[in-house]
Amino acid sequence: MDRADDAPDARPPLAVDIDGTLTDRNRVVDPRIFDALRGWPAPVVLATGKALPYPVALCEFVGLPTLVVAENGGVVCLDTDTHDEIVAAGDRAAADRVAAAYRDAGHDLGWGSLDLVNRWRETEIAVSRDAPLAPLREIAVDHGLDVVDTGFAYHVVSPDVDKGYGLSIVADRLGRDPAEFVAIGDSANDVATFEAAGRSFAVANADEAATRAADRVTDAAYADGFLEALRIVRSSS
Ligand SMILES: O=C(O)COP(=O)(O)O
Ligand SMILES: [Mg+2]
Repeated sequence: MDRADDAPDARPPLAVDIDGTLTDRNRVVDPRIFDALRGWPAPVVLATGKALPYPVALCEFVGLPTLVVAENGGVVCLDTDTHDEIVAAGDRAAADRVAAAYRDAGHDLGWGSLDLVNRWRETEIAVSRDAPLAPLREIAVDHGLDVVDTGFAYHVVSPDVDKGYGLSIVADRLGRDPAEFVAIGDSANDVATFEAAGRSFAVANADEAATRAADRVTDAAYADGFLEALRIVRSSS
């Protein structure tokens, strides 16, 4: 990292997706992102579809202040020297009704008996991509909910909650405009972050929705694409 050369005031805050952006296709975090995130001289928000404990742990292990949008915007958490707040939106009970109806129709969420994917979720549920999508969509719509495919799971979400909404809450608490942020992500659940942020990058492995919504698509995929985006931002800010 060329931290000595960084002009801190010139660097924008970041809104960074986790799976597919900081990880490889198997959700394994690339170790190079630790220094890159820790060295970024402006706030870094992890904005993910994962349940809250995952991004909170990642912030702790990286050495970042906890600025998190979890559950696709359903849970927002700030735990820093100056802010301590959790904001929840969404409707876990409605998502549970969808899960129950999906099971009644003979399908399984696909995570095994422990289901650690949903254990700590407060505002939505996630379903394995090995499970059938069409009946899940149908049941979700019947309950007034949407299904978002992140490329890693199907998420049963409230239509009025997304990562962009979550980012707007964090930005507000930090006294920033969401448009000051640079967003980096890989899939449909990042489109709202891309729209809220002032500048957006899809990594090369991104799905069609994210690719279409992003201002720029990196040449490299996964964490290489993330690191490429940071280089571009650094050289142009
Ligand atoms: O939880 C998922 O399915 C994807 O998580 P992500 O938003 O960090 O890519
Ligand atoms: Mg992702």
